[in-house]
Amino acid sequence: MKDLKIAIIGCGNLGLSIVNGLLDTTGFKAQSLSVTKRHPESLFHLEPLGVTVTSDNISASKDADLIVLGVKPYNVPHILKEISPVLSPDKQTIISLATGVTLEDMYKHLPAEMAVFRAMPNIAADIQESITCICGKNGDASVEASIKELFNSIGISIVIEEHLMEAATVLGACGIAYVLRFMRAMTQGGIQIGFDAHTANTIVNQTVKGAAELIIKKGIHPEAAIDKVTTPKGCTIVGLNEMEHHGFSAAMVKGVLASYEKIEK
Ligand SMILES: NC(=O)C1=CN([C@@H]2O[C@H](COP(=O)(O)OP(=O)(O)OC[C@H]3O[C@@H](n4cnc5c(N)ncnc54)[C@H](OP(=O)(O)O)[C@@H]3O)[C@@H](O)[C@H]2O)C=CC1
Ligand SMILES: O=C(O)[C@@H]1CCC=N1
Repeated sequence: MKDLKIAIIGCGNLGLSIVNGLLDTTGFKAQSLSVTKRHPESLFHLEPLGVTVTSDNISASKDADLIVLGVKPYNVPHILKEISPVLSPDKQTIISLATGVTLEDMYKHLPAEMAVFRAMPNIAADIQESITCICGKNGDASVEASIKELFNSIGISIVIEEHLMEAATVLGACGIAYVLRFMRAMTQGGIQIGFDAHTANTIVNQTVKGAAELIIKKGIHPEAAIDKVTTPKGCTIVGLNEMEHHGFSAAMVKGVLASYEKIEK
């Protein structure tokens, strides 16, 4: 990956998170990265670091080994039509981040032999803590290894079947927003019981981080850890049961399903 040239076409919120994560990766050369936007001013701070910033999708794509599409889903066909005349299908790989745009959709605008992947990271790429789900077609082992290396440098990645990409979008990419909304609500509760917002936030942030790390490092089910907190007749179980009376778990499951149904498949 370190010798590969990468272009991010449409470097907005997600694209910039990926750029930030890559630039913090040991050994990653900023000079190997090109980023595009129609209005690139908001990316000019990357230029002194060595990143090429341009509004020219063609020049960015022409020389790249990995072409990452960071545009909105409805812009993907237009971008593929724009760059396809300069693509070298035997040498280059397309990686789309776009929600709900299938490999089949993309092949309508690309040579059948081209290596094309979908990847679904989240904005924690910014601090190298993304989960990225990947699927693809026509990539040989070395191409797939390069893509995994790219996304492993900004978190962890797993290869999944394409029919699960929308579910991956909801759980991993939308999921970070669900967790953040949970954190906001918990902070609001903390303020109501006496803390100033900053202190409440500090306590909530570390509590959420501790909960996630505990489950990851110990490899246990969340409910097994909950059992260690809920003292019989204690205050935790009373709070949890009150939350469930108000539909906490049901609201989360229904939210996940609503997001999933919103994605056009
Ligand atoms: N945000 C997230 O957390 C996640 C997003 N995704 C997917 O990633 C994609 C990007 O999402 P997000 O980053 O939020 O969206 P943004 O709108 O922030 O980024 C898209 C960028 O594309 C640029 N753009 C639009 N048209 C063109 C063009 N013709 N040429 C070059 N650049 C162009 C826009 O900039 P300008 O107007 O200056 O051109 C914009 O900055 C979407 O497909 C989304 O489904 C997937 C997972 C998570
Ligand atoms: O909300 C969206 O549509 C995009 C896809 C996942 C995260 N953001």
